[in-house]
Amino acid sequence: MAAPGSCALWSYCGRGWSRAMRGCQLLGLRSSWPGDLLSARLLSQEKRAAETHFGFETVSEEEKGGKGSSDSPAPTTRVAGITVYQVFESVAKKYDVMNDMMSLGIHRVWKDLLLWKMHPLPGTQLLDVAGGTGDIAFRFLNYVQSQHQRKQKRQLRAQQNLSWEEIAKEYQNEEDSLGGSRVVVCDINKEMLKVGKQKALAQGYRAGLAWVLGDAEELPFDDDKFDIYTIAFGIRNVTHIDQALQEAHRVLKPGGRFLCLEFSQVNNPLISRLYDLYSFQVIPVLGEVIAGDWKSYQYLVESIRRFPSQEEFKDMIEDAGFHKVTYESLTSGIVAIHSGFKL
Ligand SMILES: COc1cc(O)cc(C/C=C(\C)CC/C=C(\C)CC/C=C(\C)CC/C=C(\C)CC/C=C(\C)CC/C=C(\C)CC/C=C(\C)CC/C=C(\C)CC/C=C(\C)CCC=C(C)C)c1O
Ligand SMILES: C[S@@+](CC[C@H](N)C(=O)[O-])C[C@H]1O[C@@H](n2cnc3c(N)ncnc32)[C@H](O)[C@@H]1O
Repeated sequence: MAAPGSCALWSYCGRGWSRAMRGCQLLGLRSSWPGDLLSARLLSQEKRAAETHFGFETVSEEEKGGKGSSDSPAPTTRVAGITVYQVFESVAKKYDVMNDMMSLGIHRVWKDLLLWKMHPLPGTQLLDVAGGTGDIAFRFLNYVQSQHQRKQKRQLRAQQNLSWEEIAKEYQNEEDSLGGSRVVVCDINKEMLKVGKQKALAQGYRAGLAWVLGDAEELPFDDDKFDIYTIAFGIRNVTHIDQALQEAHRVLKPGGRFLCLEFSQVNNPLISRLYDLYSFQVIPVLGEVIAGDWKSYQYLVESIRRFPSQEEFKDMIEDAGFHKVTYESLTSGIVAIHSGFKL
């Protein structure tokens, strides 16, 4: 079912007009309701060894995770025609603006909620996997800094007789302002990290922050190293989710916490229909108009539909060895935050 409204919406975007028209032509090719399309494609897909999913497409594992090559174009028969690496390489520069546009800023609230749930204590060592452009890391630094400042103020009030020099010293050391907390952003894609580093520089984040190029399935860290492991909108893109979960378990200290923010299953039938319409008819058009990239946003919506439900993902986290696994659905289940502990 095509949505004529989606053509009208974008018609005012001068530069995006021809792209939007192309988008609308492509939309016109859709003859079925996205849900039917989804079930038809899912039914027709056979599970074969060493194959995985790229959006709705079954591809070899190398094709999904591999870096691919810009010089050697992928076969045109593929729906998206690009690997996960190429998706994020392509969207990196427009990633943040796209998220604000697609969600009308709601992704910021979800990320804030992740931090409130985490409620990091002073000295927390956080590993943010698939950390991309640093949204979780920056929120973490803000959070621990404001917690530490509040604690310092309380202490200073209790020690009324400190000299001005002593008070100034308390505020001077940048590392100290985090109370010993630290975050490592790990991502497989150097373009996403590059944008993240530029943002950090521009927004004045320096202390307590490190950027590491690495694969969630094979983390470049020792065992029992971190207090908290986060992954936001990242695990859906990983080829072997079970392997990534095992790695999360390995690098966490005993008592450490796993937190995952990811798209999930909508639990209200009306919202689900609207969300399907919005996802399939609007998001790829936004991708084309704003980022000049239809395929990556087609991949996004398809990968969302493929991701396990809240309960299924909870089971996977338990299978990786985590305990006390719980989840909270947000915005009618559009996303969920899963939590688990390494005991
Ligand atoms: C390549 O991979 C990626 C690339 C990335 O940039 C990001 C990621 C990872 C993703 C994130 C970090 C978050 C990105 C956020 C989203 C994908 C969006 C999540 C969606 C929402 C929060 C809104 C959900 C929408 C609904 C529940 C349905 C309400 C929708 C409607 C009323 C519109 C229904 C649509 C139609 C009838 C089709 C035709 C309509 C039009 C042409 C009008 C279009 C309307 C708009 C553009 C307004 C947008 C409206 C909203 C955002 C709704 C907000 C309201 C509520 C939440 C209730 C990544 O992996
Ligand atoms: C949708 S972005 C999420 C970025 C950030 N966490 C956020 O919430 O905005 C997904 C990220 O996952 C990364 N990614 C995909 N596969 C990965 C893997 N196997 N290991 C590490 N990062 C991966 C991508 O490079 C991309 O930066």
